[in-house]
Amino acid sequence: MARIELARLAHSYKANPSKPSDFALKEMTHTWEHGGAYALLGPSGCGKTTLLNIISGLVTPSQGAVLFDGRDVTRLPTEKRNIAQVFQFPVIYDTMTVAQNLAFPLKNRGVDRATIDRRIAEVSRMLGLEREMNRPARGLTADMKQKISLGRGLVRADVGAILFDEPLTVIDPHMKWLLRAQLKRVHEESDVTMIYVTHDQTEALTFADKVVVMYDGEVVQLGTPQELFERPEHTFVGYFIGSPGMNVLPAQIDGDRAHVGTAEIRLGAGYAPLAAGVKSEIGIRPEFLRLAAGGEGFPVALKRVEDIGRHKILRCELDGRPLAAIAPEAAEIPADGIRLSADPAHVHVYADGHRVPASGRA
Ligand SMILES: Nc1ncnc2c1ncn2[C@@H]1O[C@H](COP(=O)(O)OP(=O)(O)OP(=O)(O)O)[C@@H](O)[C@H]1O
Repeated sequence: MARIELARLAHSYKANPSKPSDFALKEMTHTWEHGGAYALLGPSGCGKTTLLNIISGLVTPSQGAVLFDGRDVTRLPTEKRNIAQVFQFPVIYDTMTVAQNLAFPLKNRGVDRATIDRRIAEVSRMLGLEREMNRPARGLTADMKQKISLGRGLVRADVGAILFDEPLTVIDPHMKWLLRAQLKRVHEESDVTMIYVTHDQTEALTFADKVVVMYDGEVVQLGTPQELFERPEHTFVGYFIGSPGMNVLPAQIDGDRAHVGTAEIRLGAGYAPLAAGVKSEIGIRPEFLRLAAGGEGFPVALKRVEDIGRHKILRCELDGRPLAAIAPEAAEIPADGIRLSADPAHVHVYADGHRVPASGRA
């Protein structure tokens, strides 16, 4: 296992980068702990693979350093970093059997026969490959081949970290679910540091202890799934994680109140005035809005109700902007206009997308 430090790391694929948009990865400093299960989550093009490739040694960063357990590995080739990698598509030898493929990374390092047999038996059991062990890899289905790739990534017990780049893309949905749970279990039993790249929030949230959310070349939040849900540090995190995502509304902030059009929304604390010219918004997750009784809360226009079994999603508009709220399955929804109220502790204030800390009590 390894502690991974990224020290003032940045990367541009351009020879002479001059502006922030020239960087695929904007400057970041982070420490990822020994034995952690990290997911790198973000939309296509946000820099996940670039970051993973810098950690694995496939890309040399244009700025900053990567340290494994305090040792600078920034310029070391992949094979000197003591890591295993699993890519999006299978990387296996077609002419070898499944067992030979699994044994290969160990044989290569001169591991003794008894240990090889024990490890490949463990890994094949874990991935449900026992019955295929003597078959040639050629002719197996794409998801079988990808399972072998996963097995090759997991078979060495001595690696500092295992890096997965969207490893379940070619796996069918049911098997995906099983393998994800399996990887989580492997992690819990082995304490190896795992880094898992995905653009799928379910995959990230079920696999990882810590999710690293990336957006436009930046890490906008590194936190537990609960932290990402309860306190999104960036509007993108609120919107990208959750279903439906967080409501983000342009608002004027005045102490412990936010004004959205004519609606006044109470905040959980007082805020200093935001700087002139910043984009001023509030974010409220649909789970923290409820139907208000009497004259409480603020009026919204109800557009439609989606009944998804566990609860209802109320699709509304506030000041011409969409706003989703979650109501219990049994809730009676009045036909003639509704009011919603927000839990003040879960109304966040954002300036140019970034969460603003409160400056005092409400
Ligand atoms: N070899 C390269 N040369 C030039 N630009 C590149 C190269 N690889 C990636 N980029 C650019 O860097 C940015 C980040 O790409 P990257 O592949 O790291 O994102 P990603 O989040 O992994 O996306 P995806 O999920 O689509 O793989 C993108 O704008 C991409 O076009």
